[in-house]
Amino acid sequence: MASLESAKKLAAYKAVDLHVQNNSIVGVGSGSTVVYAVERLAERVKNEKLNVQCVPTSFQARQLIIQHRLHLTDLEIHPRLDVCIDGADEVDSTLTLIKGGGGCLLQEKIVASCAKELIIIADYTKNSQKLGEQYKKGIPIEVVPMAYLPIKTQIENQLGGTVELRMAKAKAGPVVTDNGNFILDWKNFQDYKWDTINTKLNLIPGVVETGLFVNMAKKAYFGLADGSVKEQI
Ligand SMILES: O=C[C@H](O)[C@H](O)[C@H](O)COP(=O)(O)O
Repeated sequence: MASLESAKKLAAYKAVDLHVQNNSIVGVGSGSTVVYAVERLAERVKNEKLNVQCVPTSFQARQLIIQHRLHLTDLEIHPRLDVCIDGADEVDSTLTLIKGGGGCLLQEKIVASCAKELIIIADYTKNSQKLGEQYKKGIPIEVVPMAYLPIKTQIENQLGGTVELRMAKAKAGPVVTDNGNFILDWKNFQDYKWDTINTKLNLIPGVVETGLFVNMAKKAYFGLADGSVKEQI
């Protein structure tokens, strides 16, 4: 297995081993690292006969839960979760996150906000001092389709940087999220006070949610190239 993949797996397995117990209600994040977390969760449920209920944060997460024959639930049945385990595109020194590189951020933020703890799993390339240091694809912002252009203009004029409508790869036109919205990627931004910027962005009419997760993550596990796992709180 390539070192990046084994780093993801190490972080995911450690988080599931340390943060899931019998009777846990677990939020299942999205992305390539979470695949390993679900794999480990399924293994533990089978071997240890655990009773675990899983709340998905995306269509992909829902499919993973079903494929691994885990118990699928939702926020209507379980509005309070014990833990949410999710990946991230970048994590800074204060545990502020960029999420949404894979187009999933709205449901992730909702589910994480219902969990007692949000635990982040990632490989070593996601571990930064400041946002934008390593992740160059920008901060994802989910927007109502009809408003994408005025939102883009407003962000560029008021905050600087460049904002791009994310285009699909195997479809003509833009990426459409699980919620039927578009994604804007805000690039070349400066080093901001992210709490303030997140609030500012959320106040623009048509912005549904941002991929900035501020004061949400409790802990991050980074799989390293040498086979160890770094913990950040
Ligand atoms: O939109 C995707 C989610 O926010 C993912 O959690 C994030 O992009 C990290 O994904 P990966 O584990 O594939 O790097």
